[in-house]
Amino acid sequence: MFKTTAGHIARMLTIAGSDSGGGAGIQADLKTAHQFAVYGMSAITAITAQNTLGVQGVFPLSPDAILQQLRSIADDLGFDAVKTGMLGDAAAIYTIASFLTERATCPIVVDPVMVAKGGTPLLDPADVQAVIEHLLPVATIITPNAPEASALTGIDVQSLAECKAAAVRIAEHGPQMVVVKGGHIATDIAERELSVDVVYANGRFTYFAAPRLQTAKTHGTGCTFSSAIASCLARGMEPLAAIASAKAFIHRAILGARNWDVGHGHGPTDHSVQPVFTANIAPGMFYLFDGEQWLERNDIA
Ligand SMILES: Nc1ncnc2c1ncn2[C@@H]1O[C@H](COP(=O)(O)OP(=O)(O)O)[C@@H](O)[C@H]1O
Ligand SMILES: Cc1ncc(COP(=O)(O)OP(=O)(O)O)c(N)n1
Repeated sequence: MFKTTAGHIARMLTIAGSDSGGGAGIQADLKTAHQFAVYGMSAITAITAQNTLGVQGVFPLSPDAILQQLRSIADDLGFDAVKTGMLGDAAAIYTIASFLTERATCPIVVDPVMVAKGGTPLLDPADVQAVIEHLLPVATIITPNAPEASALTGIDVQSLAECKAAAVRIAEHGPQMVVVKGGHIATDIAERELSVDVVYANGRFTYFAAPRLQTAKTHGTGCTFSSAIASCLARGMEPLAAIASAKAFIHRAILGARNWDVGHGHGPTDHSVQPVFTANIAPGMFYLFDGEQWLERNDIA
């Protein structure tokens, strides 16, 4: 488990929507930060009435309300990494991107949230262009799922090859590293069904795979994954090591909640599982998580 240095605790700011059901959004982000021994702070962009069955209501906050929260945090507490999630609309995206350009000197993880698992839009498709123009250029790491990668590129992302093509296209807009997540894609490699996250940076692909877990309890997986990356970056970890730790964490979190009886639909994951600290991750390799550790497996790529 991570240890904090006496007198110092890493700080992570999440800019995201509230999920009343507690499995996604800022609730997932703050639980995740806590589990990585990181101090979490939030600027709320919208309140959702939401449970495991779906989203019943969305109540966006004004750009001014979002900006005031951001200034309150920046003027006093500070932050070592930022994660963005559900942002609302183009005006909110512009306000947040401008704030980050002016005030953030730390890594920024952008989770370009567009649609909730039940199908409710959390971003108007007309506002995707604002993500491309304003948010991608400030992102250190962007973490689209397959449908989000499709919306950002126009490529129909349904296979590993299309994940790679989309990652290259997204990187052209400025983020230093692109992670196209594999939760929506069934990838069979060496007769195993895997969930493979494809990372692209500096012209090279690195792959993080784990056995695909057969469960509907995956509410908030993207939020948890991106806030785990941001928490690791806040602690000073290297980006690839941060992604490996986040992928291991979400794998364990999905496993941990598989027998829970929380809600009647897409249940949440278990944020109380232990993080896996991962150091030696080299770019260009294929890694497989076995539940305990990362194994280099270029033979099955
Ligand atoms: N059924 C699953 N088994 C194992 N890992 C999964 C599963 N579903 C999602 N993941 C992992 O959870 C993370 C979030 O992915 P994804 O579900 O695609 O994001 P989102 O919640 O944004 O749609 C990724 O690391 C992905 O590989
Ligand atoms: C408030 C809020 N933010 C984001 C999401 C989407 O969460 P995500 O982890 O991308 O995945 P799903 O749970 O939708 O699969 C949300 N639902 N609510």
